[in-house]
Amino acid sequence: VEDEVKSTMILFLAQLSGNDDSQQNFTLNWKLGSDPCIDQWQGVVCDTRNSSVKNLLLDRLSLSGTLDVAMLCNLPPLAASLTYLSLDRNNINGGISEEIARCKQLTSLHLSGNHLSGNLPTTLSKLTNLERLDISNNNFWGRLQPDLAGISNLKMFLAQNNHLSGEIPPFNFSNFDQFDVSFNNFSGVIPDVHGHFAAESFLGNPQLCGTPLPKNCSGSPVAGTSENSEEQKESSAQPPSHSPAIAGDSSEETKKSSNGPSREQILMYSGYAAIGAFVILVIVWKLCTRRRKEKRIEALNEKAVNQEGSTQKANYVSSENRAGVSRSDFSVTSESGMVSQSLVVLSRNTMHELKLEDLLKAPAELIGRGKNGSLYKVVLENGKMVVVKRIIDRSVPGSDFKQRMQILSQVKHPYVMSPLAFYCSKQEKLLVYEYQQNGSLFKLLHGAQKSFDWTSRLGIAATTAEALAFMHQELGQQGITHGNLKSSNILLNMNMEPCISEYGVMGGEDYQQQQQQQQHSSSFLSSFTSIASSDPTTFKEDVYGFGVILLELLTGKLVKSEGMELTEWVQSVVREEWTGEVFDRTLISEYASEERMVNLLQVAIRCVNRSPEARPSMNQVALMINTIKEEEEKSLIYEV
Ligand SMILES: Nc1ncnc2c1ncn2[C@@H]1O[C@H](COP(=O)(O)OP(=O)(O)OP(=O)(O)O)[C@@H](O)[C@H]1O
Repeated sequence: VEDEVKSTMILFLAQLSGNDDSQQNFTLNWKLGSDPCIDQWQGVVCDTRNSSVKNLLLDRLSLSGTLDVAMLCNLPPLAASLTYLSLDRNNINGGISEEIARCKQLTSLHLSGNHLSGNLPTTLSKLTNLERLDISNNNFWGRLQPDLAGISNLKMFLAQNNHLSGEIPPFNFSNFDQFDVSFNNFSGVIPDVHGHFAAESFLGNPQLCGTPLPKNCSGSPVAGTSENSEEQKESSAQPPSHSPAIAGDSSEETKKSSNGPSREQILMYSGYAAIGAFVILVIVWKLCTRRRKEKRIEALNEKAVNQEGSTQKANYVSSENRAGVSRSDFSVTSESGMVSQSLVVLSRNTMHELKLEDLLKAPAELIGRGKNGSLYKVVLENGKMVVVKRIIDRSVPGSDFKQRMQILSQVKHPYVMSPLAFYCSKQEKLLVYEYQQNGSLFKLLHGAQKSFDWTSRLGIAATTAEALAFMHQELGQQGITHGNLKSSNILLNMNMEPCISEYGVMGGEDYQQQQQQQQHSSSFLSSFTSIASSDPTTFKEDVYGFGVILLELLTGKLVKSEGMELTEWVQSVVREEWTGEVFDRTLISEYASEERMVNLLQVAIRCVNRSPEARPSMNQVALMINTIKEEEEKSLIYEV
């Protein structure tokens, strides 16, 4: 990569990080003496020949300087190669300058969750390759240029939570898979969304009307439509009312259109506040009653244990076999009749009134014995099949385990399996999950059946990465990692889509580190959350686990075979420059794109870097894999 590209990138990062001294910019490994591609600068993805920079992925790095896209886009070699710029979730200031149009190859621009402001540049519509634009959760104001709708490749536009105004351009919504302009100041009639998007995408714009919002546009003219669009043009080129730039403006018209909330807004917000207060009251009431109930049970248990002298252990393996039906052999400490109350059902929809006795009575079949416990397939009385995981791992204490399960039951992702119920006593932890009849990714890769093509492998990698990135993002504060990520914990649902199982069940190394650090800290909760959120290596154990899964997908080989670790084998083959030898023969024989396989291999190798700090975040991994997948999809379209 040319020196001028390197120095421009270093200056760009220095500006972004708010550090004037480019020599000390931030902690990334960007140095003039090294090469962004060959030396794998963090957050940089290059083309397969390692000669030009394609993606800059600098999400969630607490960058608090200024965005200067002109710096990147005014440099011809960078402008000609850059396709993906992602700066989500930092604290970056400034705006998007007109020069963005020179970065002609940009397909994705992600700027969500910063403090960016100003009008969007009028030249944005010149980015004809743009497919994904995310400017949500910033302070942008002004109108959207109607010719934005002319970007024919655009399939995602996210602009929620800004101060944008004027009419929504007539986008071709049939092309879109994501669209959200909620909570802005848009006005007028919503263009035809062809049934692709619901009201949520448009909420919080009091002057907007028409389908899919419940407010129709007939009757009194909607303020801000064509009649006063000129006024609006004037006002929308200005910052929103709370900005100091407009605070001193004496124009009545401007005040009318942008100062203070309207009556409808006040009504809407008070409605939200009332609903919010009600929900909080219900939650507090539920928590109080639950706590009281738990205390009662604990007291009863203690009493019973004291009366009996000791807790009676009931092991159902040795108990009688009723009419030849095998009984569940997970052992449970009988707590004097208190067992049924101790099974915490997390998914009321699926499990209704499941009791521990029901599980124990039901026929069960041992389907696996891993290093952390055994797994049973159980058929409930109503015919529903579940699996019960009996955990022997003692690293997570009971109280912490219960807290984790409650937190995890709140975080929902379609490709992460939530436990349906759990049981936790001093001696025992049980988890109930839905049974997935299509087995695991491990079985698919290493089992007898060997028809698993490249597109499906890439799809599984992309979906799993996105799901994991979502979990890491949602559980960032609590620092709950998966802790045991491997291909046997990636299950396949009815549609052969991957579902991550056993998230957060085992402590993992990250958890143990946190525990050790907590012992040196005074306040349990404060240390728990601050360690998780400030430690850049939290979650990097999962990234490693995911990297190994990628290697399994690419090579079709076991994680360990003939005494050799897969990661070491791959690295040694790549070092010898025999990269082609790494890939699964079946992929080669189906003529899968070697370029994209090499790209995925590069991602995998970065994930399994020995140093946790050097591994990318799951968010970055998901972005990189999505780019590869998008390229694969494009090539398939061309083939057709
Ligand atoms: N919900 C499920 N539905 C169907 N099969 C499952 C389910 N959960 C796990 N399995 C499969 O059952 C087998 C045993 O799983 P188990 O979790 O006991 O072992 P493991 O994942 O190999 O090891 P570990 O104890 O470290 O998790 C694995 O092949 C796994 O893919």
